Amino acid sequence: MANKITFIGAGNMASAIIGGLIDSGVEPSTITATAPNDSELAAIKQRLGINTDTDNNAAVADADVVVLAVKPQIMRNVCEALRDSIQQQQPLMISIAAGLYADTIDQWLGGHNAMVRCMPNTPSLVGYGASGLYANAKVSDAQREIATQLMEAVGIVEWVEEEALLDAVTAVSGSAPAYFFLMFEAMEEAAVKLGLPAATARRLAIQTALGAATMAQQSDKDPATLKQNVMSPGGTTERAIQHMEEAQLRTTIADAMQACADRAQAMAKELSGS
Ligand SMILES: NC(=O)C1=CN([C@@H]2O[C@H](COP(=O)(O)OP(=O)(O)OC[C@H]3O[C@@H](n4cnc5c(N)ncnc54)[C@H](O)[C@@H]3O)[C@@H](O)[C@H]2O)C=CC1
Ligand SMILES: O=C(O)[C@@H]1CCC=N1
Repeated sequence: MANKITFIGAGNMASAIIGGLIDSGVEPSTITATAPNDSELAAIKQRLGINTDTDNNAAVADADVVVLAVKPQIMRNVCEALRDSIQQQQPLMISIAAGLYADTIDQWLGGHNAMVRCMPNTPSLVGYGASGLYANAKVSDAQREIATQLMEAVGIVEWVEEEALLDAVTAVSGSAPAYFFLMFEAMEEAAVKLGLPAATARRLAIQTALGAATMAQQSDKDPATLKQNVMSPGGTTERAIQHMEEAQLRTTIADAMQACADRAQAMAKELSGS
């Protein structure tokens, strides 16, 4: 791992990654996080024992890795104010911002930076994240390894070799926790109509999703086979799945993911001003 990592932004995603790094054995004194607000920083300092700073430039002065973890809408101002310090220090830059091209951020930082762009997701908060990573040509193999270790502290990592594929990653994992939460909402509502108390229905639905995900992860069988194994001929599951197929659930999912990827692409264009 790098000698010194600075997080610009100390919100949900930054604190999840920092917590994961510390759990995986990284020394808290090698990590710094910044935010404009002293009370937000005092809380994270007390909880995680890291260094904090309200001055972004001071915080990157001796960093090997800088993680950009502010909202996309303020990224331009934050980066332009950091330009001179980053040009002098030349750290590995990792952006976790949704919808911002690596090139756009690189230009805001003065150009020629080693840039990794990452699309994480919120289950990183509980150590079950799934992140897609893309590196520009300036990133060395050793720096790729550092980025991998950083994001593996909160989940799994998949590299893509074309930046445009991060739009697909956004559709399949970045935004996807919300798809499953929608499924829980719908199953709970339906179970209540079938007579179950809401709390009972929620517990059963969530545990079933956890069980299905764990089976799919641990099994050498593909999801289609695991599905078939639940479907006794002429039985109850077959009837439910038949209904979902007739209602074109696969098409709905495909269309939703296409809309998600299209929006990711449009956001990147809007935010880069192109
Ligand atoms: N929440 C999600 O599902 C996902 C979020 N992301 C990305 O992660 C990034 C961070 O998101 P969250 O942690 O959810 O946001 P958040 O609002 O929890 O955290 C933002 C942090 O930035 C700090 N900040 C604001 N202005 C600053 C400045 N000038 N200098 C330094 N720090 C400043 C805030 O004080 C706060 O600590 C965003 O770019 C978002 O697109 C990416 C994938 C998924
Ligand atoms: O909805 C969004 O725009 C962000 C990107 C991935 C998850 N949340």
